[in-house]
Amino acid sequence: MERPPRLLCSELRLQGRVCEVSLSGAALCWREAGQSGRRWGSAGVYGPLKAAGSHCVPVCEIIAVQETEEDSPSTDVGKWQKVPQNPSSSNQHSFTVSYVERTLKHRWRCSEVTLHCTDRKLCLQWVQAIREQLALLTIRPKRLLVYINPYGGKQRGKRIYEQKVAPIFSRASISTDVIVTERANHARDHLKTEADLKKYDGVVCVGGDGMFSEIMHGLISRTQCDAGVDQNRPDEELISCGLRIGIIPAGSTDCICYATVGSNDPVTSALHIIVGDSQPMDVCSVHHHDTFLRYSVSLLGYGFYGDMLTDSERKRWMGPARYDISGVKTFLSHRYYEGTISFLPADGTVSTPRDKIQCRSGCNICQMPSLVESTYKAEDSISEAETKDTWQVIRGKFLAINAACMSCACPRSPKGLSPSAHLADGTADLILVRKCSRIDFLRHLLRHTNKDDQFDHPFVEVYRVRQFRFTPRYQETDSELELREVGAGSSKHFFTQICREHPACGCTPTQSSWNCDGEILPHAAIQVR
Ligand SMILES: Nc1ncnc2c1ncn2[C@@H]1O[C@H](COP(=O)(O)OP(=O)(O)OP(=O)(O)O)[C@@H](O)[C@H]1O
Ligand SMILES: CCCCCCCCCCCCC/C=C/[C@@H](O)[C@H](CO)NC(=O)CCCCC
Ligand SMILES: [Ca+2]
Repeated sequence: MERPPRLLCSELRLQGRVCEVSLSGAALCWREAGQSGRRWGSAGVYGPLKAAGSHCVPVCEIIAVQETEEDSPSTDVGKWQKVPQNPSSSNQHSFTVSYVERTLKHRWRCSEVTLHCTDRKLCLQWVQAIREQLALLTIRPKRLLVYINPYGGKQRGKRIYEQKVAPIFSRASISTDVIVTERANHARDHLKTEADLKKYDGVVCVGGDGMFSEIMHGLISRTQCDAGVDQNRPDEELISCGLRIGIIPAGSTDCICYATVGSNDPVTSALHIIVGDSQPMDVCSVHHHDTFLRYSVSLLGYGFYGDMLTDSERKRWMGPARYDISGVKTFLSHRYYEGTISFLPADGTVSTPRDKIQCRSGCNICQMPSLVESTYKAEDSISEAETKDTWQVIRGKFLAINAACMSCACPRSPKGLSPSAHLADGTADLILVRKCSRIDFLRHLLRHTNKDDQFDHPFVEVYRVRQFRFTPRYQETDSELELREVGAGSSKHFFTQICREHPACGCTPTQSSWNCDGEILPHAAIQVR
């Protein structure tokens, strides 16, 4: 690869040693003078390169550069200082570069290097040259609208933002308007109707998955409203939102942050926001007949996760521990639910839920342009007979029905509900856990926390789908019930009829609720695409 031309090259001092420092359009590099270390880094190098006293930081990972103020006698550019003869006094003219340092477990930190110049003119030349390169990075946000949920997770959202995030945003010269929410749905409503979105390059969510969901709903609804798109129509093609959402994790599960960034660390998230990273995400719409219910990006869970959430909402005061208590309680109740799932499978030649290919930034599968288009084609313009895409129907008794648009990796389950799910491939993984013994279900759950395959059980099925529908048993149509009861005597059909009309009579299990990204849906019968 051709090396980018050097824009500036000088001998500067770093911690008392003379270093050769160079800046190109791709990277800032420094190495001890006279060292025959590796060559200067080239474009496309990720993270600072360190070899035998040589360091390279890609320009796209420089956070900021500042003339170091401590010993500077004057900040007035027009007032020239005498060039010191003694190298030790050259400390007076230095500049500090803050940059991204990658550490373990996908965490990023803000590191600094201070380089000392022989005179102020040179120092200012360096500061200006680096700033000029940073100004070329137009994907970086300059103005952000920040929403803080002060009650998410352990109620630390405000502190996390003020102590860990605001100082780095300010170092990166990002201006912010900060709103601390005063009630649930405050952020959603503000985005939907009030916020002047033209003023901002992005929205920042300080909170958990529920807070992200609020902000996503606000932005999607605002975009559809402005474009005259009716969200109640399940087959409506939605308009993409122009603004990105950055997530500063301060919730209980934080799976949307963890699955997109690789960690639930506020500083890492802040640095990703500053460098202008972006990651597209699948969003599925959930309807009940012709009524729009919600969008989902992480988990849509019926049965186990629905019941657990319903129970945990009453224990919100406990913070994240509520999920452990309600999880155990729901596990012990061992309730199962009957119903019918119909789904449109995704193209199995592209990827499958058990192929062990993990979605990472720049994922090849998510970048295939045909994926989302073919979703529309298959359902809208090509008849089922012309494609191999036909709806499949499964009826049964389930402990859990989960649909994951993304892996749902989180600190509780670092590989997630569906480890090979893709972030932006237009599909979700539908996981059906059929009625089984408690011990088998426990084995399945425990596999979410270790390396074993949670799908490798005879009572678990997983399908990659583009759409699905669910009907709980007591709402099934007569034809669905007749299909189910082929071979059953007429007396059974008679009792089924009674139980459908009186679902709480005790001889059939009642229905569960859907957990939609941590919110309870008001209907059990849903259509998802
Ligand atoms: N000021 C507020 N007062 C009360 N509730 C709020 C406020 N602001 C936001 N909320 C609501 O709080 C709920 C939970 O928030 P959040 O997602 O941040 O935390 P969490 O539920 O603890 O974490 P997770 O969703 O990751 O499990 C959201 O549904 C959101 O709508
Ligand atoms: C006996 C040991 C059992 C261990 C089982 C661990 C299984 C963990 C699977 C993790 C799945 C996370 C799915 C994410 C769901 C979020 O949209 C939602 C909102 O934040 N969180 C929950 O519903 C809360 C989900 C809480 C999961 C515990
Ligand atoms: Ca997906």
